[in-house]
Amino acid sequence: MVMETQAAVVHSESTPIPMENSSYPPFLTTHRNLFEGCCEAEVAAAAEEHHYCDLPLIDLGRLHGDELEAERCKRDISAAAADWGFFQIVNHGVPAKLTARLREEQAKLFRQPFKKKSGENLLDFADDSYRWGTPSATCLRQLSWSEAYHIPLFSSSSDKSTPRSSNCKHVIEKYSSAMSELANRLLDTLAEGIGRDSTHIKDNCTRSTCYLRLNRYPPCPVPSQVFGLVPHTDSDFLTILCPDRVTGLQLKKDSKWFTVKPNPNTLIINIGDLFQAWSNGLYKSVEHRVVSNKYQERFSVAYFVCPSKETMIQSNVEPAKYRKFSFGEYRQQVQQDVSLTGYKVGLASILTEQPVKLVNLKDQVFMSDLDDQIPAAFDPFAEANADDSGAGTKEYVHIRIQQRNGRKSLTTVQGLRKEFSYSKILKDLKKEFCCNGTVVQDPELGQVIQLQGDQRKNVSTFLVQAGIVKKEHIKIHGF
Ligand SMILES: O=C(O)CCC(=O)C(=O)O
Ligand SMILES: [Fe+2]
Repeated sequence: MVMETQAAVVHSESTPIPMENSSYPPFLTTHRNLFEGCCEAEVAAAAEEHHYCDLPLIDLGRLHGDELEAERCKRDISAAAADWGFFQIVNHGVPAKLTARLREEQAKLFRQPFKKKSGENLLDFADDSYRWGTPSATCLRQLSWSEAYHIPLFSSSSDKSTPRSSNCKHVIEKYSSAMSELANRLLDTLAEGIGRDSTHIKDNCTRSTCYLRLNRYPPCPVPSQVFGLVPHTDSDFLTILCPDRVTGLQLKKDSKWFTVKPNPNTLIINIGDLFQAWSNGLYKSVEHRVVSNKYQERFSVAYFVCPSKETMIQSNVEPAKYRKFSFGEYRQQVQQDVSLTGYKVGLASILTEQPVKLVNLKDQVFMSDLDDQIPAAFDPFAEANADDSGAGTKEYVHIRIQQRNGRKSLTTVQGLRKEFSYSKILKDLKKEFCCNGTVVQDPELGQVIQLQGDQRKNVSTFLVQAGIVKKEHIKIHGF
């Protein structure tokens, strides 16, 4: 059965599809070249992920109970932020009726024809508030099968409203105020949990800097090929997520992905990068993603607690894991990383002691080596920007295959720059491609990485995507 989405457009070129009335963005037609490539194993695996996790569930009503109970509740919140980076809350004070009204308005808004959403400023929000897909995606793994209204709160006030938009804007306005109040209570508790005062965050995260994002994940005919929302961490202090009852959200815990059981009666809180840095890594900004769904559309609303660009982020603990940075600087770094590598490197760029910054093929970044040292001269960005960038400017990195006894083969990698930590690269290659390997010292060639099996293509792609070697500097050899 062909679904009534752009699948029909792509698969039957000769049949004109009445797109004008569709509310779905033209994902398949716009990214036709990406869909013609091969499937992404990571996305396929995500779509198959059935390990549900029970997020810590915290009854915020306990904060108003007796003193002992309130203290226990605060401890539970801090523990969840440290262990999971995610937790759910009930009795949070946001009226169920308000949430229901917001959901209703959200559905109405997204169900407007795509042409209208992309062509008109439907709600007189900021001009570019409607977004869909990932315009810069160069492979399917970078494409998000979703659309969103990204609403800076200063633009949501009802005074600019036309009658058409006023209901929706009014609800957004009320909901945002409820979020802001709730966020402040959570910030108080979370800051107290690390012995800090939340004033710095609260003073800098204001109506003009926080924002609300209305998300819709339209049904996707190829859920094993594309994410609803690509794996990411949030670049804020805190996110308050209002999910619906459709499964989709997954988060990473202890290097494994878990699916969050949907519970539309709770709000989900997750720690963002800034809180991780401000808490010196005690609270975790955890990677999460949304898998797409073939049959059901899914909605969510996210409230992001963001500061002004000038706000400085600094932990009060020594030794500090992250250097002092401004939010503006961080945003810029994230954008630069994305344009250079295709991925957000995130806080790994801000570490006081830089590990090897490897961009994983599957995940954004390996954080496993966070505490390890690498030679100070190693700076993947400087390398990438310089004219003589990458390993082997004059000499090539050689990837060879050797036939071992029987049908076994061995891949060797030789010629990487000496500054690189071969052992760390090996470790990540082994993890990435589930194979054994070792680093050997060759009297003539220097250090050589050896991997079991024919990993030539895998290794080559990995080295390029990690920014370690430029494609044109790699020589892949045959038997
Ligand atoms: O829709 C969801 O469940 C997650 C949304 C999200 O992670 C985001 O908007 O940053
Ligand atoms: Fe997120």
